[in-house]
Amino acid sequence: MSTQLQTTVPQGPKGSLLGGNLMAYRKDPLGFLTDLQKNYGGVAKIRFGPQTMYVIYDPELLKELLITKQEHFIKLKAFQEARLFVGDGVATSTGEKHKRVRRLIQPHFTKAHIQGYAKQMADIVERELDTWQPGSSRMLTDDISDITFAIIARTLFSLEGKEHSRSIREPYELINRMCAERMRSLVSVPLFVSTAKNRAYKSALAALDYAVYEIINQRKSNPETGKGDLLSVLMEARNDRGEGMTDRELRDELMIMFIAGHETSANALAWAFSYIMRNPVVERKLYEEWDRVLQGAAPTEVTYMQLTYTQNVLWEALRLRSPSFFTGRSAIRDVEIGPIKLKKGQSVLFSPYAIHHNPTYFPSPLSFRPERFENDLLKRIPQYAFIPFGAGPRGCIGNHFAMLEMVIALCMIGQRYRLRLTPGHPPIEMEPLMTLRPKNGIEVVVETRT
Ligand code: HEM
Repeated sequence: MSTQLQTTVPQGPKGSLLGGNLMAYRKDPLGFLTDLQKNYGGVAKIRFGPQTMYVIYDPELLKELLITKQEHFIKLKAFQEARLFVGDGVATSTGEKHKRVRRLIQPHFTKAHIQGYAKQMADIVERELDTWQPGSSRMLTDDISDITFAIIARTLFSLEGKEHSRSIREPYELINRMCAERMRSLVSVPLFVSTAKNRAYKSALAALDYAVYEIINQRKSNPETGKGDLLSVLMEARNDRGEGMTDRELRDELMIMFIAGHETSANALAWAFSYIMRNPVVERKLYEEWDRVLQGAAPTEVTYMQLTYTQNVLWEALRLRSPSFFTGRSAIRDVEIGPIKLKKGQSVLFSPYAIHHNPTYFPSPLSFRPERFENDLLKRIPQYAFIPFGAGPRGCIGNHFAMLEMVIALCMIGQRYRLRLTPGHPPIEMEPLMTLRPKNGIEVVVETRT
C-alpha cells in the first residue's frame, strides 16, 4: 500500500457501462471504500453514473484538500440531498454565509467554553441513569441517543425534558434512512411526485419543521430564558445591514446542531460500549482508572484530563467505527490536488472509516486496542492519518464538546452499571446511513457494578 504522496495518474476499478462503480458502492459502501485504499493506495478514481470522482486516502493529499487548497472547494454536491431537511445551516452553507455563522458560534465550542458544560452534562447522565433498573434489559442505543440529545438541547438551547428528543428524533429516523437511500441512487423520484415513500418523507419533514419552529417561537415569546446560550446568540446576531436571521435561517442552524450534535456522539458511544462489553481486559482497565481518578464522583472538566485510558478507548472506537464514515468536497473551479486534475464541479470523497483501517499507521487495524493511542500516537503518524472529526475550516466544530460528553457519559454509566449484551443478541452489524450506526441497535442487560 502506498504511503508516499502519490504522483502517478490515479487508477480505479472498472465498473459497469451505465452505473460505473455505483452498484458496488451501494452493495457495501464500507467494503468498497476500504478496498479502494487496499488496491489503489493514496487516491482512487471512481465513476458514479456519468460522474467521475476521486477518493483520497493519502494524508498529504487530504491536507491539500482540507487545508491548503480548501478555498477551491465546497461541501460535497451529493449532500444537496441532505439540504432538503437540514437546510442551509453551518454544515452545508458556503462562502461568506458559512464563515459568518461559523465565526458567530465558534466561541461556544472552544475548549474553555465547553468546560463550563461539564456539570450540566453530568446532571443529564445522572438523571437518565436514575431511571435504569438493575437486572432489566434496555435498548442502549436509544438511551444513549436520549442522553446526547438532552445534552445538546440543554447546553446549547436551554431546553429541558424529553419531549424535544421525541419530536425531533422520531421523524429524523425515517428521514435519515430515506436521505441515505436517495444519496446512493443515481436517480431519485422527485419529492413533488406523490409516491407512498415521498409522502412519508414529506410528512416526517413537516413534523421536524414543526418541532424546531416551536422551539424558536417559544423563545421569541420568552426571550429571557436561556440568556447567553447559542440560541440567543443566533437570534441576536445582525449582519452588516443590521438584519437578524430569518426564522428559516434560525431553523436551519438549530436543525444542524440537533442532528450533527447528537447522532454522531451517540453512535460513537454505542460503538465504544459494544467493544468494552466484548473485551474484559479493557473493561477492567477502565474500572481501575475510574476508581483511581474519580473515586466514585462524576467526572468534571478537571478530572477529564486525567482520564487518559477512557479517552483512548473512545479514540479507538472512533477509529474503528467513525460515525462520519465518508464525506467530501466539490471543486468550485479547476484545481489540482497532487496528481488529480479536477474540473470545476468534480467531487473528491474521503472516508475517515477507511483511512483509519490503514495498517501502516494502525497495525492489526481490525483489533480493538486502545493502547495504540498511548505515547502520543497522534504525534507519531502523519497529521491527517486520523481524522474522525475531519479537519480544517469545515472540520467538526463540536469535537471538544463531543469528547467531553462522551467521557462523562461513558464513565458515569460504567461507574454505576456493568452492561452485558442480552442473551442471544445477534452480532452487531454496521449500518452506514447518514452516519455509521449499529444496525438494529444494541440491547443490553444492566447489572449493578459490584
Ligand atoms: C463523535 C462525535 C462527532 C463526530 C465523529 C463528528 C464528525 C464530524 C466530521 C467528520 C465533520 C466534518 C465533515 C466534513 O469535513 O465534511 C463534522 C462537522 C460538523 N460537526 Fe461534528 N462530529 C461529532 C460531534 C459533533 C457535535 C457534538 C457537534 C455539535 C455540538 C457537531 C457539529 C458539527 C458541525 C456544525 C459541523 C459542520 C462544520 C462546518 O462545516 O463548518 N459535531 N463533524
